[in-house]
Amino acid sequence: KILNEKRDKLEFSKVVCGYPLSIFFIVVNEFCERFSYYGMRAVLVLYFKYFLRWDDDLATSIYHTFVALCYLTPILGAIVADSWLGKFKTIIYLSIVYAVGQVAMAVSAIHDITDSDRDGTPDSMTFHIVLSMVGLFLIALGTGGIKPCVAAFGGDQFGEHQDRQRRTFFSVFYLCINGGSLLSTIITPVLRAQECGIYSKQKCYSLAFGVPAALMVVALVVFIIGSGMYYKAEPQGNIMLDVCKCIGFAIKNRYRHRSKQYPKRQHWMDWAEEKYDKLLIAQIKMVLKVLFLYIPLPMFWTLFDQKGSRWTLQATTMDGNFGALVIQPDQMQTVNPILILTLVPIMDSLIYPLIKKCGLNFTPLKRMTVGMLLAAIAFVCAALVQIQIDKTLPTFPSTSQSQLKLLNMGSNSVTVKLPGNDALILPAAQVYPFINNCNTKFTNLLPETNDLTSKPQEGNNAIRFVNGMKTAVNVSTAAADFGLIEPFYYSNYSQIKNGKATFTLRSGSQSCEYSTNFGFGSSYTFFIHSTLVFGSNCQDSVTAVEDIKPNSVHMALQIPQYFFITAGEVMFSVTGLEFSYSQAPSNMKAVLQAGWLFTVAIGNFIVLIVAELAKIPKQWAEYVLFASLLVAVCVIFSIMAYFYTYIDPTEIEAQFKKKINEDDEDDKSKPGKAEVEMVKRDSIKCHDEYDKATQTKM
Ligand SMILES: C[C@H](N)C(=O)N1CCC[C@H]1C(=O)O
Repeated sequence: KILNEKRDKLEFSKVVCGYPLSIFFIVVNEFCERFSYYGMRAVLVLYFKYFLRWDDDLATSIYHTFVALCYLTPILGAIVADSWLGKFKTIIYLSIVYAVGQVAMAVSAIHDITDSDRDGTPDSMTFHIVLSMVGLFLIALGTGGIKPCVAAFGGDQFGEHQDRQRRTFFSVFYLCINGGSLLSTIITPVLRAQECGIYSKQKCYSLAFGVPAALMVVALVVFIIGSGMYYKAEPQGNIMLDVCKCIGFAIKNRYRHRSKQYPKRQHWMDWAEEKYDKLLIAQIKMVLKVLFLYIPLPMFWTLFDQKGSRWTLQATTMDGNFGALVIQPDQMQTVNPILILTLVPIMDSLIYPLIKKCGLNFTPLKRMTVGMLLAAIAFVCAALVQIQIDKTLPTFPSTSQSQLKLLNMGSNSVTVKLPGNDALILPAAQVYPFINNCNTKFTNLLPETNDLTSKPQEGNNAIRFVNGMKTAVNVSTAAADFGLIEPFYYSNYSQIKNGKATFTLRSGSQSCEYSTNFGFGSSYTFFIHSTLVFGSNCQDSVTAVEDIKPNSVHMALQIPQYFFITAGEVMFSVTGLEFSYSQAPSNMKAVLQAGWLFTVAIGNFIVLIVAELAKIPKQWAEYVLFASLLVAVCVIFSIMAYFYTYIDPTEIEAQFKKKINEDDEDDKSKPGKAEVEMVKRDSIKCHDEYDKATQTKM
């Protein structure tokens, strides 16, 4: 029956080049959905920080909790799909929930809604917070809920002998995920940077959320258009409840028969045979075997997800100048989807066939093991880059130290003698940073100021001015206002982006301009000489004193680590997606997809915990620690994988069903046969068939 069902699938949809046409609608749907998800995610932290005015800690925690939730809800979606609504209806209903969530986010970002005094800031932040939290909850429910269903639904469209086509489908599916992710992470930050509003213009978060909302509606419409072409497997009752009851019964029954007088059974699940269908028991065994294999996998995602956090922070201490192109630290993350788009076709059409030609059996579990090793290599590369960066970082005073900076505002060198130190000559217009270990008190110096205690964030440059003139000077640029600086006084630090900046120096109605170029992560004190004459060129009357050197390690050095983690992802994640489908029984395809996505959620939680707990002072050491942990996990996984036997669930199910039918016929012809005897015999036969169908090892 199952084989016929599979054959019939091809009649639902037109076949183009050996592929059912229906999968076109599924991959387009996935592309739009991932655009929607990653596009919204790209601006989420900034929305929390600058629109809702949350601090960094709250913004980061809510962000990671949301991401983890998005990979937890697949369990719900899978249960609904496999037990109740079927995948098709689940995708439709949850996509509507998802689109409503995206619209709620877009509306929550319209500041004019509560801006009754029209000053550009919302008057009721509670309204915006509540609406956006409701929106995020619906999105997590929607995106997570449909994710396992869409992948499994795509796999369902292939017939019995279309293993190769189904593998290609999962690769194309992954390409679409990353195509959507790449485009949206480029586009939505640009939309956010626009200014919009009815009464006052503000950064346009509503547009940055609105476009992903529109794409989600498009995803839904495309999916519905394909409706007539899909093969829609019927849900087979409340399968999850049956599974739980069956496992519970097996455990209880095993415990009841723990005495040695009862003969052992091949598998602990066989203790459910007295009450449950042998087919269901075999299906549960298949799922449990795969889920057991998944236990070490979250570690891969723990490393993978640090691309967005630790690696982006690393990029903030690097130089992003690529000649005509200046890359911002967070833009480095787009290297991952770009590499996915190139590596997936290369792997599929070159590397894997080449390995096959060499006579090597590169099975899915071997690919996943190699994928994990590549991710570990990526972290070793990250550690090497970090060591280079650390060499260029300035020394800041520790908590038991103090720092004194002396600036010579005169036009000649001066000799400075600090208590307990040799005299030193300080040239004109130069700063001498002095880190002091003991508690020497310096008196009669410039008033206390909040100096920098770390490199400027996000690749910005920290700039301040010192006024050496006898009149107050106002300094400003397009991006920052340093305010009015009193004679012989200094301004606060302002953050300036990399590239050229022009400062306007003003005193009364007179002004002049000073321009300079900035790299990434530097800090300067600009000293305005007493000789400055307004109205003329003031380029020569301002001296830039370098407090912190600009980042000198180039961001291109991160490319190897991105390459290895992405090559690892292709081998691990694309293969894992297909493996989860092919090894799942027909009635639990979405459940196993959800199990796979659950490993992503756990990986994210581990990142959260590690970020809180890890107190390793050296970042490079933390990278090495993670790489070592993954190698250890990888060894465990390869041992587990060695003992795993691949199965063909369709064949096993077909054999079970055939045998059950035969037994029914037998029962009719031989009434009165002892039931216990039959169960025993069936059990032996079924095991034989199960064993025959599970012969390939890792
Ligand atoms: C963007 C990533 N390269 C990627 O494709 N994924 C990360 C988690 C799983 C997968 C996805 O489905 O988004």
